Amino acid sequence: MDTLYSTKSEIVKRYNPIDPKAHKGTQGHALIVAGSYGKMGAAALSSKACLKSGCGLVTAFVPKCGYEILQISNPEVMTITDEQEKFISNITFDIKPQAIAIGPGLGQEMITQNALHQFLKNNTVPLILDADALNILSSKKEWLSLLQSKTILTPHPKELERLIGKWNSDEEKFDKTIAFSKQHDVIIVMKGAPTFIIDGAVIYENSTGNSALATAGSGDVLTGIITSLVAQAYQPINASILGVYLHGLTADVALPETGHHAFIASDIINYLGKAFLTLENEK
Ligand SMILES: NC(=O)C1=CN([C@@H]2O[C@H](COP(=O)(O)OP(=O)(O)OC[C@H]3O[C@@H](n4cnc5c(N)ncnc54)[C@H](O)[C@@H]3O)[C@@H](O)[C@H]2O)[C@@H](O)CC1
Ligand SMILES: Nc1ncnc2c1ncn2[C@@H]1O[C@H](COP(=O)(O)OP(=O)(O)O)[C@@H](O)[C@H]1O
Ligand SMILES: [Mg+2]
Repeated sequence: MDTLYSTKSEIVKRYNPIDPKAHKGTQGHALIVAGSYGKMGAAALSSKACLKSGCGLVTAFVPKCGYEILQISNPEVMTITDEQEKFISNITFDIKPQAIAIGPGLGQEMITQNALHQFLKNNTVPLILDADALNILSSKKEWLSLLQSKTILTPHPKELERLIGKWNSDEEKFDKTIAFSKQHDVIIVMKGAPTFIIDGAVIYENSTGNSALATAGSGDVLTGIITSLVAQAYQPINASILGVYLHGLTADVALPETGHHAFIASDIINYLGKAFLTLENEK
């Protein structure tokens, strides 16, 4: 098994500075389908991280109860609401996003499961699936055949286990994840310490991050970052590698100022600027 390590010089090669003539219409439009009653923070964090990673326009698709929460917490993010109050029941919209994320805080109501199924049957936009979207697919494995090539899946270890089954060793975990990635032609961001990005037989090991990231919402923020990069026309593999690197780098940069304990998911977003700057300074 060959593992490629994501050194800074490797990352800089994959990073594209923003064109001086860019405008919000050329920086991509991302759609974040997320949130349910009590988990609207996941939608707010994910969509804010998406915007703070360079995406020109971000729309959050949330249940009705999320409307004011999103509009007040993230005034730069546009909001579309589902017809249901507490959870998502029908993922339809009249915008044309270049990337769509589904899952943070979504919940697994039956009607939400059906909404995901209908969406997957019709979708052609590059997709990032996290959290409850992965949990739903774990219980409906036949829907995995609906995923487009190079869809990005971002499971934490428990979500990965639900998708691929239990493993008895690290080697078996990698073997099963590689087999899953090949079978469904998807990219797996295998979150952990460290995170590995798996694209068929190719494994990339991330080199940034620390245990300050062991905090609620940390993965929701990562989903927003990767979605932002896909919307900005990064190839899914480059968006995954670069997104995971920047996410980890925020915690490394913040550590001398926040320490491990006080660092929360909003701080990942707060330190994104400094993380991006370390790449910009190398270009
Ligand atoms: N503020 C919010 O609205 C938040 C919403 N969230 C959402 O809440 C829902 C539930 O997500 P959860 O991930 O909490 O629930 P899950 O049941 O999917 O995962 C929790 C389980 O996974 C295990 N686990 C997680 N990371 C692990 C690791 N690195 N190694 C080993 N075991 C690990 C935990 O010990 C626990 O047993 C998701 O939709 C998620 O997006 C969370 O992101 C937390 C913040
Ligand atoms: N000890 C650690 N070292 C490095 N990264 C970590 C550590 N703990 C958690 N992370 C990172 O934090 C994120 C957690 O994601 P996840 O469990 O989905 O969080 P949530 O669902 O609460 O948003 C992942 O990107 C993971 O790699
Ligand atoms: Mg998560």
